[in-house]
Amino acid sequence: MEPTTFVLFGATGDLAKRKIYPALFNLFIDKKLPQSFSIIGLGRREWTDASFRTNVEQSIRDFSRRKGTDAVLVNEFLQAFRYSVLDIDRKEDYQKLLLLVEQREQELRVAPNRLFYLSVGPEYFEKIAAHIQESGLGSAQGWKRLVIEKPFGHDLQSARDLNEKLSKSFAEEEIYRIDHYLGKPMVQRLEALQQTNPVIQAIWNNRYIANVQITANETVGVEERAGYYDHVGAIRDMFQNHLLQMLMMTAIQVPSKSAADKVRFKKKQVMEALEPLQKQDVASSIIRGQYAAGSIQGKPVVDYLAEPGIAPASMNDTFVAAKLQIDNSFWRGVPFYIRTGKRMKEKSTRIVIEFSEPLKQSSSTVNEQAAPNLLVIEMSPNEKIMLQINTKDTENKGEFKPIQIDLNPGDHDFPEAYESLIQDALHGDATFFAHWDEVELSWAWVQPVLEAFEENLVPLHKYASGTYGPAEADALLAQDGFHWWFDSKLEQNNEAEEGKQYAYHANH
Ligand SMILES: NC(=O)C1=CN([C@@H]2O[C@H](COP(=O)(O)OP(=O)(O)OC[C@H]3O[C@@H](n4cnc5c(N)ncnc54)[C@H](OP(=O)(O)O)[C@@H]3O)[C@@H](O)[C@H]2O)C=CC1
Ligand SMILES: O=C1O[C@H](COP(=O)(O)O)[C@@H](O)[C@H](O)[C@H]1O
Repeated sequence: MEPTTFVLFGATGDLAKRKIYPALFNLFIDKKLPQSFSIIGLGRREWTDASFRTNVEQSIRDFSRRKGTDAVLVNEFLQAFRYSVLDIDRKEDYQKLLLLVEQREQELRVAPNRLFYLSVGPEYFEKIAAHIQESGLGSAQGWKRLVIEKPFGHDLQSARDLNEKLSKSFAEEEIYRIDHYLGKPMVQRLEALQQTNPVIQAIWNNRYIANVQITANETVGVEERAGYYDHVGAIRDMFQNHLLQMLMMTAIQVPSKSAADKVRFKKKQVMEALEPLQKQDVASSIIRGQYAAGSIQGKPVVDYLAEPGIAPASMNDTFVAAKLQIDNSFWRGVPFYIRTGKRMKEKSTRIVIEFSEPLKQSSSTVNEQAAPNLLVIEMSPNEKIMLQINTKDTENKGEFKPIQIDLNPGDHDFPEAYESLIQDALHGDATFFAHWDEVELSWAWVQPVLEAFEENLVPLHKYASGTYGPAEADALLAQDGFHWWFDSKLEQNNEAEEGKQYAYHANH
């Protein structure tokens, strides 16, 4: 890997502490960092190199999955760290930074390859990019890359404005937009699953698949982020980015050699084929919810409107469920159901592919008894890929029973999403970063939904905390003859489903 100077804006912040330093450390332990690697942390706080290193060390101790590592190795890792006070608005601070970067490159005798990671609020992206350009930091002889964190805009227009401004300083191929769901090991395996298995490739279409369900449920509420979340809601916080990215990754027909540009081109094609919604019709495909008081794992929790910092009459969405259709030859007629919510019964992030009914057999009871085949890509609470198939129940002669096969047994030490993503950015591999085309098309699809919410054309359903959201989200599937898989309430409510659910959980 080429020598790199990693310039981190927002080095004193929460994301750096909880995700970036632990990820860098894990990469260091796995020998996945460049041999010559230098990190320059920036913030307004008057830290020194020494206090910066102390903070980084603490973050490793608190958040790395390699906490117990030998102190000598930790110390070796920390030697790469330097700190410089920088106020985003002060031109002269960028000159000081340039000198430090050049000094480090000379000390290490390395080419000026510079990765600028903006772990700061999005309101600063444009300013920092322009300063990098003007100060000369971005015009050395090596490569330059810009890594940015969501949100990439607040709606279609603001996203376009932001992109236009960034593109004055960085070319599209130099911009790495992090969507941490793309770094999740199981999302990455989804690509490999298709790419390397002709049997999966062959059935990855509307001939064999009845519907696709994408769930990202959380038990947490708004927490300390009221100022941000009450203006954003589930639709912007999760749906526009993470969930549409999962939809794209599921619906692409993965090219046999998945070069970044090919994968991203296929994702763009999926977004272009996504049937658009008209503002007036949003209510028939989208369910909007907001959590009420309830209990999570036995503990009482308050109504969203009673959360500190939330406007008393807020109409913000904390839950969204949607039915989407992709109008292309592979997916025409296959509904994609997507949902995400806060204060749900359990943390569960998964993609379920439900295959069509088995072919008609001579005895009709076969079809009645057999559960659908399912492919489950589970990201949380466990990371696994499962295939549900039917077999004979040896205890109840003549009956069928669904069994679940773990497709990656014994493989449980997965890298964190940020590890994979930072490693890819260092390599210059943009496959698992969001291209501007995808971001723009996602905002374009979501825009009528934002407007329909704004104009209250979509009812806001209250749901008790600790449930699976409003009943209307179940009805969205029920009207098509489906239900959400693996919601544990089915165990209580539907005897016919009970065996399937227990069978699944028993194998977990
Ligand atoms: N935290 C998380 O889990 C996630 C965060 N994100 C995104 O990552 C970004 C950073 O978030 P987070 O770390 O939580 O935010 P924090 O508020 O914890 O940190 C903000 C950072 O920005 C720096 N900063 C703010 N203003 C200035 C300025 N004028 N000049 C120089 N530095 C400045 C702060 O440094 P100092 O105070 O020293 O000036 C601090 O290091 C945001 O875009 C957020 O949306 C995305 C996903 C998850
Ligand atoms: O980006 C975000 O994601 C988290 C959920 O991420 P996960 O990896 O734990 O599933 C969400 O809590 C947060 O609101 C959102 O900004």
